[in-house]
Amino acid sequence: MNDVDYLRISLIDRCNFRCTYCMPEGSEIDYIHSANMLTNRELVSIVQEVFIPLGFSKFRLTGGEPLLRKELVNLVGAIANLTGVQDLSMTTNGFLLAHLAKPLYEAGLRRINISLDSLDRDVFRQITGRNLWQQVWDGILAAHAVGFAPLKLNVVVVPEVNDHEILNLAALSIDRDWHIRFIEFMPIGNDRLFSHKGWVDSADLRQRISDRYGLVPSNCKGNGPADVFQIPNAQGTLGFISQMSECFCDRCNRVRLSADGLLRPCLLNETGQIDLKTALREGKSFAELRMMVRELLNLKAEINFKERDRGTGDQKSYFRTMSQIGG
Ligand SMILES: Nc1nc2c(ncn2[C@@H]2O[C@H](COP(=O)(O)OP(=O)(O)OP(=O)(O)O)[C@@H](O)[C@H]2O)c(=O)[nH]1
Ligand SMILES: C[S@@+](CC[C@H](N)C(=O)[O-])C[C@H]1O[C@@H](n2cnc3c(N)ncnc32)[C@H](O)[C@@H]1O
Ligand code: SF4
Ligand code: SF4
Repeated sequence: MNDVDYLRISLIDRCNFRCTYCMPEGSEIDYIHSANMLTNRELVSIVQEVFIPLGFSKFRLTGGEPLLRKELVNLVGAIANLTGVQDLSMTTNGFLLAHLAKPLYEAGLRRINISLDSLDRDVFRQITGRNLWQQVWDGILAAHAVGFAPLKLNVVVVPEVNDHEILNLAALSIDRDWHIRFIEFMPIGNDRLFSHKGWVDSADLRQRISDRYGLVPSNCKGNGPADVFQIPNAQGTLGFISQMSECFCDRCNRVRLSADGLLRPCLLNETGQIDLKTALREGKSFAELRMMVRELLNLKAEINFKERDRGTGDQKSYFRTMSQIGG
Protein backbone atom coordinates (compact mmCIF):
# COMPACT_ATOMS: atom_id res chain seq x y z
CA MET A 1 0.00 0.00 0.00
CA ASN A 2 1.07 3.56 -0.67
CA ASP A 3 2.13 5.61 2.32
CA VAL A 4 -0.75 7.84 3.29
CA ASP A 5 0.79 11.01 4.67
CA TYR A 6 -1.40 13.77 3.23
CA LEU A 7 -4.51 15.13 4.93
CA ARG A 8 -6.92 17.45 3.14
CA ILE A 9 -8.83 19.49 5.68
CA SER A 10 -12.08 21.19 4.76
CA LEU A 11 -12.30 24.29 6.96
CA ILE A 12 -15.84 25.24 6.03
CA ASP A 13 -18.62 23.92 3.81
CA ARG A 14 -19.89 27.36 2.76
CA CYS A 15 -18.73 29.29 -0.27
CA ASN A 16 -19.09 32.76 -1.75
CA PHE A 17 -19.15 31.35 -5.33
CA ARG A 18 -21.70 29.11 -7.00
CA CYS A 19 -19.66 27.14 -9.54
CA THR A 20 -21.97 25.22 -11.82
CA TYR A 21 -19.93 22.01 -11.41
CA CYS A 22 -19.78 22.16 -7.63
CA MET A 23 -22.48 24.12 -5.86
CA PRO A 24 -24.83 25.47 -8.54
CA GLU A 25 -27.07 28.41 -7.72
CA GLY A 26 -30.19 27.14 -5.99
CA SER A 27 -28.65 23.81 -4.97
CA GLU A 28 -29.91 22.83 -1.58
CA ILE A 29 -27.15 21.99 0.80
CA ASP A 30 -27.55 21.16 4.46
CA TYR A 31 -24.85 23.41 5.85
CA ILE A 32 -23.07 22.24 8.95
CA HIS A 33 -24.37 23.98 12.06
CA SER A 34 -21.59 26.06 13.63
CA ALA A 35 -21.79 24.03 16.86
CA ASN A 36 -20.92 20.94 14.84
CA MET A 37 -17.83 22.41 13.22
CA LEU A 38 -14.46 21.43 14.63
CA THR A 39 -13.15 24.45 16.52
CA ASN A 40 -9.68 25.76 15.73
CA ARG A 41 -8.42 24.29 18.98
CA GLU A 42 -9.94 20.86 18.24
CA LEU A 43 -8.57 20.89 14.72
CA VAL A 44 -5.05 21.81 15.77
CA SER A 45 -5.03 19.16 18.48
CA ILE A 46 -6.29 16.48 16.06
CA VAL A 47 -3.51 17.38 13.61
CA GLN A 48 -0.91 17.42 16.38
CA GLU A 49 -1.97 14.43 18.44
CA VAL A 50 -3.55 12.14 15.86
CA PHE A 51 -2.23 12.71 12.35
CA ILE A 52 1.38 13.80 12.93
CA PRO A 53 2.11 10.82 15.19
CA LEU A 54 0.67 8.56 12.48
CA GLY A 55 3.23 9.91 10.00
CA PHE A 56 1.20 12.59 8.24
CA SER A 57 3.36 15.54 7.15
CA LYS A 58 1.41 17.21 4.33
CA PHE A 59 -1.73 19.20 5.04
CA ARG A 60 -3.98 21.07 2.64
CA LEU A 61 -6.66 23.51 3.76
CA THR A 62 -9.69 23.63 1.53
CA GLY A 63 -13.47 24.07 1.68
CA GLY A 64 -16.08 25.34 0.62
CA GLU A 65 -14.08 28.49 0.52
CA PRO A 66 -11.33 28.32 3.16
CA LEU A 67 -10.75 32.09 3.16
CA LEU A 68 -14.20 32.45 4.76
CA ARG A 69 -13.12 30.54 7.89
CA LYS A 70 -13.11 32.69 11.03
CA GLU A 71 -9.70 33.28 12.63
CA LEU A 72 -8.08 31.76 9.55
CA VAL A 73 -4.70 33.46 9.87
CA ASN A 74 -4.32 32.31 13.49
CA LEU A 75 -5.32 28.79 12.54
CA VAL A 76 -2.79 28.70 9.71
CA GLY A 77 -0.09 29.98 12.07
CA ALA A 78 -0.93 27.33 14.66
CA ILE A 79 -0.78 24.46 12.14
CA ALA A 80 2.32 25.81 10.36
CA ASN A 81 4.19 25.93 13.67
CA LEU A 82 3.55 22.31 14.61
CA THR A 83 6.64 20.14 14.56
CA GLY A 84 6.11 17.54 11.86
CA VAL A 85 4.21 19.74 9.41
CA GLN A 86 6.45 19.72 6.35
CA ASP A 87 4.03 21.01 3.75
CA LEU A 88 1.06 23.27 4.46
CA SER A 89 -0.97 24.40 1.47
CA MET A 90 -4.38 25.78 0.56
CA THR A 91 -6.87 25.51 -2.30
CA THR A 92 -9.01 28.64 -2.73
CA ASN A 93 -11.18 30.50 -5.23
CA GLY A 94 -8.93 33.52 -4.64
CA PHE A 95 -11.68 36.12 -4.23
CA LEU A 96 -10.47 37.31 -0.80
CA LEU A 97 -6.82 36.67 -1.50
CA ALA A 98 -5.69 40.15 -2.47
CA HIS A 99 -5.92 41.14 1.23
CA LEU A 100 -5.16 37.79 2.80
CA ALA A 101 -2.15 36.65 0.75
CA LYS A 102 0.39 38.56 2.84
CA PRO A 103 -0.93 37.67 6.33
CA LEU A 104 -1.29 34.03 5.29
CA TYR A 105 2.27 33.93 3.97
CA GLU A 106 3.54 35.57 7.14
CA ALA A 107 1.61 33.00 9.20
CA GLY A 108 3.53 30.19 7.47
CA LEU A 109 1.44 29.11 4.47
CA ARG A 110 3.81 28.52 1.55
CA ARG A 111 1.83 26.86 -1.22
CA ILE A 112 -1.46 27.91 -2.70
CA ASN A 113 -3.66 26.55 -5.49
CA ILE A 114 -6.17 29.00 -6.93
CA SER A 115 -9.14 28.07 -9.08
CA LEU A 116 -9.38 30.04 -12.31
CA ASP A 117 -11.54 28.42 -14.97
CA SER A 118 -11.48 31.20 -17.51
CA LEU A 119 -9.64 34.30 -18.73
CA ASP A 120 -12.90 35.63 -20.13
CA ARG A 121 -14.98 37.58 -17.61
CA ASP A 122 -18.28 36.45 -19.12
CA VAL A 123 -17.35 32.79 -19.07
CA PHE A 124 -16.01 33.21 -15.54
CA ARG A 125 -19.34 34.68 -14.45
CA GLN A 126 -21.24 31.92 -16.21
CA ILE A 127 -19.22 29.25 -14.38
CA THR A 128 -18.90 30.78 -10.92
CA GLY A 129 -22.16 32.74 -10.80
CA ARG A 130 -20.11 35.81 -9.80
CA ASN A 131 -18.86 38.81 -11.73
CA LEU A 132 -15.55 38.79 -9.86
CA TRP A 133 -12.87 37.84 -12.38
CA GLN A 134 -10.77 40.93 -11.69
CA GLN A 135 -10.79 40.37 -7.92
CA VAL A 136 -9.62 36.79 -8.40
CA TRP A 137 -6.90 37.87 -10.83
CA ASP A 138 -5.76 40.53 -8.31
CA GLY A 139 -5.66 37.77 -5.67
CA ILE A 140 -3.47 35.63 -7.92
CA LEU A 141 -1.08 38.54 -8.53
CA ALA A 142 -0.97 39.29 -4.80
CA ALA A 143 -0.13 35.66 -4.01
CA HIS A 144 2.63 35.72 -6.62
CA ALA A 145 3.98 39.02 -5.29
CA VAL A 146 4.27 37.85 -1.68
CA GLY A 147 6.20 34.76 -2.75
CA PHE A 148 3.87 31.76 -2.84
CA ALA A 149 5.69 29.11 -4.81
CA PRO A 150 4.80 27.03 -6.60
CA LEU A 151 1.70 28.98 -7.49
CA LYS A 152 -0.85 26.64 -9.06
CA LEU A 153 -3.97 27.58 -11.01
CA ASN A 154 -6.75 24.97 -11.21
CA VAL A 155 -8.97 24.85 -14.28
CA VAL A 156 -11.94 22.49 -14.30
CA VAL A 157 -12.56 21.85 -17.98
CA VAL A 158 -16.24 21.70 -18.82
CA PRO A 159 -17.04 20.73 -22.40
CA GLU A 160 -18.47 23.56 -24.50
CA VAL A 161 -18.18 25.98 -21.60
CA ASN A 162 -14.46 26.71 -21.23
CA ASP A 163 -12.63 24.05 -23.24
CA HIS A 164 -12.08 26.58 -26.05
CA GLU A 165 -9.82 28.51 -23.66
CA ILE A 166 -7.27 25.85 -22.86
CA LEU A 167 -4.62 27.21 -25.23
CA ASN A 168 -4.84 30.68 -23.71
CA LEU A 169 -4.77 29.25 -20.19
CA ALA A 170 -1.83 26.98 -21.05
CA ALA A 171 0.02 29.99 -22.48
CA LEU A 172 0.05 31.61 -19.01
CA SER A 173 2.82 29.14 -18.16
CA ILE A 174 5.14 30.31 -20.95
CA ASP A 175 6.55 33.40 -19.30
CA ARG A 176 5.35 32.89 -15.72
CA ASP A 177 6.59 30.33 -13.23
CA TRP A 178 3.02 29.17 -12.65
CA HIS A 179 1.60 25.65 -12.73
CA ILE A 180 -1.61 25.53 -14.75
CA ARG A 181 -3.59 22.35 -14.04
CA PHE A 182 -6.46 21.05 -16.13
CA ILE A 183 -8.92 18.96 -14.14
CA GLU A 184 -11.41 16.56 -15.67
CA PHE A 185 -14.90 17.51 -14.56
CA MET A 186 -16.23 15.00 -12.03
CA PRO A 187 -19.90 14.09 -11.68
CA ILE A 188 -20.17 15.35 -8.13
CA GLY A 189 -22.47 18.16 -7.26
CA ASN A 190 -24.32 18.61 -10.53
CA ASP A 191 -25.45 15.43 -12.24
CA ARG A 192 -27.52 17.41 -14.74
CA LEU A 193 -24.61 19.39 -16.13
CA PHE A 194 -22.55 16.23 -16.23
CA SER A 195 -25.00 13.90 -17.90
CA HIS A 196 -25.44 16.45 -20.68
CA LYS A 197 -21.80 16.81 -21.69
CA GLY A 198 -19.42 14.67 -19.64
CA TRP A 199 -15.77 15.57 -19.41
CA VAL A 200 -12.88 16.17 -21.83
CA ASP A 201 -10.10 13.56 -21.62
CA SER A 202 -6.77 14.99 -20.54
CA ALA A 203 -5.19 13.13 -23.45
CA ASP A 204 -7.27 15.26 -25.87
CA LEU A 205 -6.23 18.45 -24.11
CA ARG A 206 -2.58 17.43 -24.26
CA GLN A 207 -2.87 16.77 -27.97
CA ARG A 208 -4.41 20.19 -28.61
CA ILE A 209 -1.73 21.93 -26.57
CA SER A 210 1.03 19.88 -28.13
CA ASP A 211 -0.19 20.69 -31.66
CA ARG A 212 -0.01 24.39 -30.89
CA TYR A 213 3.01 24.79 -28.60
CA GLY A 214 4.69 21.40 -28.26
CA LEU A 215 4.63 19.52 -24.94
CA VAL A 216 7.25 17.54 -23.05
CA PRO A 217 7.14 15.69 -19.71
CA SER A 218 8.32 17.88 -16.85
CA ASN A 219 10.85 16.97 -14.18
CA CYS A 220 8.86 18.98 -11.69
CA LYS A 221 6.51 16.54 -9.92
CA GLY A 222 3.89 17.48 -7.32
CA ASN A 223 2.55 15.63 -4.31
CA GLY A 224 -0.71 14.91 -5.95
CA PRO A 225 -2.47 13.19 -8.81
CA ALA A 226 -1.41 15.60 -11.56
CA ASP A 227 0.66 14.35 -14.52
CA VAL A 228 3.05 17.20 -15.19
CA PHE A 229 4.22 18.46 -18.60
CA GLN A 230 5.77 21.60 -19.98
CA ILE A 231 5.68 23.69 -23.12
CA PRO A 232 9.31 23.56 -24.31
CA ASN A 233 11.33 26.36 -22.66
CA ALA A 234 8.32 27.61 -20.69
CA GLN A 235 8.95 28.93 -17.18
CA GLY A 236 5.96 27.16 -15.70
CA THR A 237 4.34 23.75 -16.11
CA LEU A 238 1.04 22.18 -17.18
CA GLY A 239 -0.60 19.55 -14.98
CA PHE A 240 -3.40 17.18 -15.95
CA ILE A 241 -5.66 15.66 -13.30
CA SER A 242 -7.47 12.83 -15.03
CA GLN A 243 -9.62 11.08 -12.49
CA MET A 244 -12.29 10.21 -15.05
CA SER A 245 -10.23 8.93 -17.97
CA GLU A 246 -7.52 7.29 -15.87
CA CYS A 247 -7.28 5.81 -12.40
CA PHE A 248 -4.46 7.08 -10.21
CA CYS A 249 -5.72 5.32 -7.05
CA ASP A 250 -2.59 3.18 -6.98
CA ARG A 251 -0.62 6.26 -5.99
CA CYS A 252 -3.22 7.72 -3.64
CA ASN A 253 -1.51 9.20 -0.59
CA ARG A 254 -4.39 11.09 1.06
CA VAL A 255 -7.48 11.08 3.24
CA ARG A 256 -9.97 13.87 3.88
CA LEU A 257 -11.30 15.51 7.02
CA SER A 258 -14.54 17.49 6.75
CA ALA A 259 -15.32 20.68 8.67
CA ASP A 260 -17.49 18.62 11.03
CA GLY A 261 -14.76 16.12 11.71
CA LEU A 262 -15.65 13.18 9.44
CA LEU A 263 -12.62 11.40 8.06
CA ARG A 264 -13.22 9.73 4.69
CA PRO A 265 -10.81 7.38 2.95
CA CYS A 266 -11.50 8.50 -0.61
CA LEU A 267 -12.87 11.52 -2.45
CA LEU A 268 -15.22 9.26 -4.37
CA ASN A 269 -16.26 6.91 -1.62
CA GLU A 270 -17.16 7.34 2.02
CA THR A 271 -17.17 3.66 2.99
CA GLY A 272 -15.62 3.26 6.41
CA GLN A 273 -15.79 6.98 7.21
CA ILE A 274 -15.19 7.78 10.90
CA ASP A 275 -16.42 10.63 13.09
CA LEU A 276 -13.41 12.09 14.90
CA LYS A 277 -15.27 15.10 16.28
CA THR A 278 -17.88 13.04 18.11
CA ALA A 279 -15.20 10.68 19.41
CA LEU A 280 -13.19 13.64 20.70
CA ARG A 281 -16.20 15.32 22.29
CA GLU A 282 -17.25 12.07 23.94
CA GLY A 283 -13.91 12.06 25.69
CA LYS A 284 -12.03 9.42 23.72
CA SER A 285 -8.28 9.71 24.20
CA PHE A 286 -5.94 10.71 21.38
CA ALA A 287 -4.56 7.16 21.51
CA GLU A 288 -8.08 5.83 20.80
CA LEU A 289 -8.52 8.35 17.99
CA ARG A 290 -5.21 7.24 16.47
CA MET A 291 -6.43 3.64 16.63
CA MET A 292 -9.62 4.59 14.75
CA VAL A 293 -7.61 6.34 12.04
CA ARG A 294 -5.14 3.45 11.79
CA GLU A 295 -8.02 1.04 11.19
CA LEU A 296 -9.39 3.26 8.43
CA LEU A 297 -5.94 3.46 6.82
CA ASN A 298 -5.75 -0.34 6.85
CA LEU A 299 -9.01 -0.47 4.88
CA LYS A 300 -8.12 2.31 2.49
CA ALA A 301 -6.35 0.37 -0.26
CA GLU A 302 -9.36 -1.94 -0.65
CA ILE A 303 -11.72 1.01 -0.83
CA ASN A 304 -9.49 2.80 -3.37
CA PHE A 305 -9.61 0.03 -5.89
CA LYS A 306 -12.76 -1.91 -5.28
CA GLU A 307 -15.32 0.68 -4.41
CA ARG A 308 -14.28 3.80 -6.25
CA ASP A 309 -17.49 5.22 -7.51
CA ARG A 310 -18.26 7.44 -10.47
CA GLY A 311 -20.99 9.20 -8.61
CA THR A 312 -23.86 9.06 -11.07
CA GLY A 313 -27.05 7.08 -10.78
CA ASP A 314 -28.71 5.49 -7.77
CA GLN A 315 -25.80 3.24 -6.88
CA LYS A 316 -23.48 6.01 -5.73
CA SER A 317 -21.94 5.39 -2.37
CA TYR A 318 -21.28 8.92 -1.18
CA PHE A 319 -23.63 11.72 -0.40
CA ARG A 320 -21.60 14.87 0.06
CA THR A 321 -20.79 17.40 -2.65
CA MET A 322 -17.31 18.64 -3.60
CA SER A 323 -17.86 21.82 -1.60
CA GLN A 324 -18.58 19.70 1.48
CA ILE A 325 -15.64 17.34 0.96
CA GLY A 326 -13.06 19.89 -0.18
CA GLY A 327 -12.13 18.35 -3.52
N1 LIG B 1 -10.10 11.68 -7.76
C1 LIG B 1 -9.26 12.45 -7.08
N2 LIG B 1 -9.19 13.77 -7.34
C2 LIG B 1 -8.34 14.50 -6.62
C3 LIG B 1 -7.52 13.95 -5.62
N3 LIG B 1 -6.79 14.94 -5.06
C4 LIG B 1 -7.13 16.07 -5.68
N4 LIG B 1 -8.07 15.81 -6.63
C5 LIG B 1 -8.70 16.78 -7.48
O1 LIG B 1 -7.68 17.55 -8.08
C6 LIG B 1 -8.09 18.89 -8.17
C7 LIG B 1 -7.00 19.79 -7.63
O2 LIG B 1 -6.78 19.54 -6.28
P1 LIG B 1 -5.96 20.51 -5.35
O3 LIG B 1 -6.81 20.90 -4.20
O4 LIG B 1 -5.40 21.63 -6.14
O5 LIG B 1 -4.82 19.58 -4.77
P2 LIG B 1 -3.61 18.72 -5.38
O6 LIG B 1 -3.64 18.71 -6.87
O7 LIG B 1 -3.57 17.44 -4.69
O8 LIG B 1 -2.40 19.61 -4.90
P3 LIG B 1 -0.83 19.45 -4.76
O9 LIG B 1 -0.60 19.06 -3.35
O10 LIG B 1 -0.39 20.86 -5.02
O11 LIG B 1 -0.33 18.50 -5.76
C8 LIG B 1 -9.42 19.01 -7.42
O12 LIG B 1 -10.48 19.02 -8.34
C9 LIG B 1 -9.46 17.77 -6.62
O13 LIG B 1 -10.76 17.37 -6.37
C10 LIG B 1 -7.62 12.56 -5.39
O14 LIG B 1 -6.96 12.01 -4.52
N5 LIG B 1 -8.51 11.86 -6.13
C1 LIG C 1 -14.23 22.08 -3.87
S1 LIG C 1 -13.04 23.31 -4.24
C2 LIG C 1 -12.68 24.01 -2.64
C3 LIG C 1 -11.65 25.10 -2.63
C4 LIG C 1 -12.00 26.43 -3.29
N1 LIG C 1 -13.33 26.86 -3.04
C5 LIG C 1 -11.70 26.38 -4.77
O1 LIG C 1 -12.64 26.41 -5.56
O2 LIG C 1 -10.53 26.30 -5.10
C6 LIG C 1 -11.52 22.37 -4.53
C7 LIG C 1 -11.23 22.02 -5.98
O3 LIG C 1 -12.24 21.16 -6.44
C8 LIG C 1 -12.51 21.50 -7.80
N2 LIG C 1 -13.83 20.98 -8.16
C9 LIG C 1 -15.02 21.33 -7.63
N3 LIG C 1 -16.03 20.63 -8.20
C10 LIG C 1 -15.46 19.82 -9.13
C11 LIG C 1 -15.96 18.86 -10.05
N4 LIG C 1 -17.27 18.59 -10.13
N5 LIG C 1 -15.08 18.22 -10.83
C12 LIG C 1 -13.76 18.48 -10.76
N6 LIG C 1 -13.21 19.37 -9.89
C13 LIG C 1 -14.05 20.04 -9.10
C14 LIG C 1 -12.41 23.00 -7.78
O4 LIG C 1 -12.23 23.55 -9.06
C15 LIG C 1 -11.21 23.23 -6.90
O5 LIG C 1 -10.02 23.22 -7.67
S1 SF4 D 1 -15.41 24.99 -6.60
FE1 SF4 D 1 -14.75 26.13 -4.80
S2 SF4 D 1 -15.36 28.23 -5.34
FE2 SF4 D 1 -16.53 26.94 -6.70
S3 SF4 D 1 -18.48 26.60 -5.60
FE3 SF4 D 1 -17.09 24.87 -5.13
S4 SF4 D 1 -16.19 25.43 -3.22
FE4 SF4 D 1 -17.00 27.32 -4.13
S1 SF4 E 1 -10.47 8.31 -6.23
FE1 SF4 E 1 -10.13 7.96 -4.05
S2 SF4 E 1 -8.54 6.42 -3.90
FE2 SF4 E 1 -8.55 7.18 -6.01
S3 SF4 E 1 -6.98 8.79 -5.98
FE3 SF4 E 1 -8.94 9.81 -5.56
S4 SF4 E 1 -9.13 9.84 -3.33
FE4 SF4 E 1 -7.52 8.39 -3.86
